[in-house]
Amino acid sequence: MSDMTLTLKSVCKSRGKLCVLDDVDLSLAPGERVALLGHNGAGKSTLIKCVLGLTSFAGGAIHIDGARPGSADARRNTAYLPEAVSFHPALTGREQLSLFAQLSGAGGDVPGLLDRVGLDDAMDRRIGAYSKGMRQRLGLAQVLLGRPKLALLDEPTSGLDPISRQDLYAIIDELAGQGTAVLIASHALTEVEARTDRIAILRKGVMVADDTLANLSDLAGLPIRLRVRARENPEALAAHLGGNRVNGAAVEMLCSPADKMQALRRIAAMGEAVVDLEMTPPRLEDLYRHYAKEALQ
Ligand SMILES: Nc1ncnc2c1ncn2[C@@H]1O[C@H](COP(=O)(O)OP(=O)(O)OP(=O)(O)O)[C@@H](O)[C@H]1O
Repeated sequence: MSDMTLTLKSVCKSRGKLCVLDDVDLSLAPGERVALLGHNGAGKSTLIKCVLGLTSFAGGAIHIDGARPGSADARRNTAYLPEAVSFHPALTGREQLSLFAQLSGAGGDVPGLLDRVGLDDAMDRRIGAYSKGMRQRLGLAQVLLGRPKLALLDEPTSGLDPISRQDLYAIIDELAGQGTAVLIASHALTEVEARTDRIAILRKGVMVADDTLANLSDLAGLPIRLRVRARENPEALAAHLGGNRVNGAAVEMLCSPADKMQALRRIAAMGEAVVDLEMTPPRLEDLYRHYAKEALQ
């Protein structure tokens, strides 16, 4: 049996004439946090629904800790936070979570979990009076119930304020730390760049990239940006280094990862003429654009 928590092998799914998932492979190991990226309509939610057993797929195979999607074992081991999470408005947060705990047989310390997601003051208020962020937090408490092996989070931070986003990623880290594999479908590139272990990119149902940020960056070979601040003569510095003047006293140049050390040596050789240096590797946004565009060609 595979030691992966989630495996998708050659999964295909069509809706009418439209191929929504085209021969998709994806694996998540226990404790791994993977970002699933892609444009609107790329197939992210469909992939998640296939894993949950909520929609059928025509070809390939999906296993959740060895079990088939929708089976009792798979459902017991999987937690799901949809993008627009909805609960019964007349129940309080405490009643709703207690109900989930009873129905799922997961048990758990309901007040403790509500406290963990920041709903300690609101747990006895009706959900109908919760804000979107509070409902999202309640959804997260539900994910934490029963220590799932797999958590599927669809746009978990949409509508959350910056502090709530940080709280949410801290909880995701905790989940991963206890061995839960976490798949996060998102458009929030800056967030997932810092908080996930691997990036998977879907384009029109095709998985066009699936690797660590560092490996994707190496494979793409995108340039590194070097910004050098001159002591007093930026024109001379720009002429010598072959870069462009920016912000008055600085010079910006791009170099390939392979040429980076050589460029740094040339800058260091300029001695006192240089007062500062900033080096920016390609960001996930650049990589995302690169892989999405590559797939179009
Ligand atoms: N119930 C449905 N019936 C018909 N087509 C559907 C249905 N659900 C999704 N689709 C189509 O499947 C494709 C993939 O949709 P999906 O919702 O998986 O994309 P997504 O990557 O989650 O997009 P978004 O980022 O906008 O949420 C789209 O072309 C969409 O129109």
